[in-house]
Amino acid sequence: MMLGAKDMLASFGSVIASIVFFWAIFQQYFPNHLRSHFEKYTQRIITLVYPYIQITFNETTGERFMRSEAYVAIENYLSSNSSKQAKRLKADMLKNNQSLSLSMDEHEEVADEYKRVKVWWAFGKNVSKQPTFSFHPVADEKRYYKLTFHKKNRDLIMGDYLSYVLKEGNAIKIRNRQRKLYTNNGAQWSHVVFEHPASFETLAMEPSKKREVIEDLITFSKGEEFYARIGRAWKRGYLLYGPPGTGKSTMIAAMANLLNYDIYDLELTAVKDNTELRRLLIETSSKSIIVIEDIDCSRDLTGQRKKKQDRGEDIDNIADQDKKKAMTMLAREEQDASTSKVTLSGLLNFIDGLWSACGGERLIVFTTNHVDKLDPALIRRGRMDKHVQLSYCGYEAFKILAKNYLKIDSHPLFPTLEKLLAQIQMTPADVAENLMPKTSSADADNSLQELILALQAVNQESEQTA
Ligand SMILES: Nc1ncnc2c1ncn2[C@@H]1O[C@H](COP(=O)(O)OP(=O)(O)OP(=O)(O)O)[C@@H](O)[C@H]1O
Ligand SMILES: [Mg+2]
Repeated sequence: MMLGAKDMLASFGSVIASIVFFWAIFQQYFPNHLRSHFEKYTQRIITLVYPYIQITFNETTGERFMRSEAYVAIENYLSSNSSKQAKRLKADMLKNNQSLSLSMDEHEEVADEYKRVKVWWAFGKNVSKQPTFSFHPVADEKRYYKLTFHKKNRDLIMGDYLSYVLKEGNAIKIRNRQRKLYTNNGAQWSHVVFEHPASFETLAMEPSKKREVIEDLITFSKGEEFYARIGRAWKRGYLLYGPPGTGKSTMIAAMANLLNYDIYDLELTAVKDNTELRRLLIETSSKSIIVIEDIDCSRDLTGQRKKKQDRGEDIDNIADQDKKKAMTMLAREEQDASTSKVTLSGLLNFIDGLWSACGGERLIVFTTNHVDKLDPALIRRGRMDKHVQLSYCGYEAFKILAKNYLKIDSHPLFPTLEKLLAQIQMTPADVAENLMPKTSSADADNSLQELILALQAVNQESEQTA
């Protein structure tokens, strides 16, 4: 005889009611010590029969209520996974309100698969009311993630899988973090949110050279095991050199955007001495680019200062466009010449020594307009591993700028520009300036004509001075 749905519900209800009844009797009448014995044995029996293992990861650890790193990593790992499966999600703002992070809500469960083994993650929280004298008692929430898997997969899950989850979770956390641009005001770092739109895609540079730099950076960022194996600190030095306005600073921003690193823009003239320099550098975090711009101007790093007169002569030799920059540097240098004692050897010691003491990847980037003026000790391989020259705008670089600024890949004026750019030296910054629309009705034709005129003017000027 078939049971109707109503009968089935009724019998299910009565089973539940009897369990609750017996449990209440048991709680009430069994002495405490007998009860705990009973619970111990039932637990053992359940463990024998129940084929699953459960691990709980609590949000806080220890007495200091620190957020557990494992919990945070799991939260990040699951946020990318759970949003596809869980039906109830919590939403949080990420990255300066630019995007949402979704994570599973209470009592939600999501399944995950690793090497064809299925596991389940559940999110939950225990709420215990703290005894308190306040009129608004504070509920003490203990949030946790619970991982369930079959005990036959114990080794795989507790070994490989968990370390995979933690690694992935940390990587997601880094991808989602808000990046920072640090600058030093004396011996203190202060920061702002780093939001520079520069990318390698929009950087005007000879394509094969650009590819080489990108590949070098990516190889570096994935090189943790390699650097550990060869016993070298995980760091790489870059020297970017070239005339003003060729994209050195832009490239640094593009590097940070490519690798998702923070930037520490170190102003050497504001650093009092080697000790202060060391302190600043030790404070930098992993996954960062430490930048020292205009290394040739920022300080006379030979250990002894040149005479004022000599430096005056130097300035006369510098091309006109550098003059202003060099003059301000000179003024700044004179201003703090008496107090500042950062030396070349201090800087070199730091580059060689400190890195080995700090874990995690770091890039150090020096920029200069005058590579020939730098002390060879500073830029030898091992300190500055990769030297990248940024130079005047060639035809290939121009095409990238035309695409960025005018959204064109070709134009009848391109061959003329190709010829002109081969003969005349103009920086990408100046080319870009000429391509900027000057009126709201300006089109690509106008901008290209303008650029041709500007190039011809530069040509005439250089012929006259020659
Ligand atoms: N290679 C380039 N690709 C795209 N834009 C560029 C390039 N070079 C320069 N520019 C443009 O010119 C501006 C100035 O460039 P940038 O500050 O990167 O030059 P720089 O080489 O750092 O100069 P300096 O030596 O004076 O510090 C940038 O804001 C950017 O818009
Ligand atoms: Mg610059």
